[in-house]
Amino acid sequence: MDNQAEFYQKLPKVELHAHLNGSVSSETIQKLLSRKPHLNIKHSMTAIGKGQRRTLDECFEVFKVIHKLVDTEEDILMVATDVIREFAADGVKYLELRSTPREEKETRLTKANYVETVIKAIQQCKEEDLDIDVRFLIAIDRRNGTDVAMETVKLAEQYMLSSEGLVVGLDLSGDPTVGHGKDLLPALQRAKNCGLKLSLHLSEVPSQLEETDLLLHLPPDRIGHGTFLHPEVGGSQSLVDKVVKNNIPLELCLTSNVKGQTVASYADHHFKYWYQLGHPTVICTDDKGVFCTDLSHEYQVAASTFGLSHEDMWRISNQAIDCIFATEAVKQQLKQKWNDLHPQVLT
Ligand SMILES: CC(C)=CCNc1ncnc2c1ncn2[C@@H]1O[C@H](COP(=O)(O)O)[C@@H](O)[C@H]1O
Repeated sequence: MDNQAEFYQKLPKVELHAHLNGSVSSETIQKLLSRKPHLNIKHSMTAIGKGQRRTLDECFEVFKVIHKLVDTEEDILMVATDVIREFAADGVKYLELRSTPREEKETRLTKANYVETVIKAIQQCKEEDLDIDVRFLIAIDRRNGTDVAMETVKLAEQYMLSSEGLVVGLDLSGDPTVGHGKDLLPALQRAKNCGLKLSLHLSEVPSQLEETDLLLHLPPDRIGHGTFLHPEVGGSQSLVDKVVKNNIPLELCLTSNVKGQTVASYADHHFKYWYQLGHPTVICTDDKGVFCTDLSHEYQVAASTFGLSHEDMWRISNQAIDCIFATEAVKQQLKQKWNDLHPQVLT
């Protein structure tokens, strides 16, 4: 590991935008492949390697392949514990994992089992004494429409009340070119009213001004991507003003956006726009397995692309604590941890 890589690995970090099944490492995929040789899935179908790019459609196909490999409680437990351990090894001190509850008739997996298994993985990792605090956001896949969205909110509400603070919020994700946010508004409103925090993928693709405007009225607690919000890329000043006025943090995933070709290059990434505005942004991985990255690498790429110093990156990782969905007490504990680590990381 060179000096830069070592610094970013040691830097304490907060990961707020990580889709569970997109975060499965190559090692874990190998274990899944050997569990299910009959599926005839090639390792290369589960990730987008270095220097490779794909259309958005092709990226979403990769998730379908991974879902075939992860279809039992046993798989979910292994995947979730591996992902949490890997984030911990990468220097992530606080992680919000998100995942879409799935029902699999063949293996008799129910959505409730799915959620409970992710919760079990988080609890098991707690007993391992890893230096990471993990929370869970339950995801709505926009492809599945109004009724499933409402059902997912009810599930999230139930587990928010029974998981001792592990389920903290709701994510809206899935192929951004499918469905319309207006159909999901009642479910999202209900989630907000019952105390679930909302992280919504907004303006991940161009020409979603109307949907974004509508969903910004909720308002969400955080925005995933927000690639096409600002006027220079076809968004609008009024959208930017709403995001700024409500102080809604953006979760930014550089490699994901470059590999999925919604931004042309790292240098063109909208991190620059929002950072220069002084608006809260959080660097995240999105799908560390699919995009073959980790959070240390994303920090390093942001720093080298935009000429930011170690002190700047420390500030960015520290400010991410303000954007977490867990309680004020957890924020205070993390701030203390950053203070304690400061002398040994920024020497
Ligand atoms: C295509 C591309 C560049 C992807 C990155 N941006 C994304 N945008 C929207 N939804 C996503 C993205 N990455 C993962 N997801 C969602 O997360 C799911 C995988 O994780 P999980 O099964 O929810 O545990 C996908 O099926 C999809 O619903």
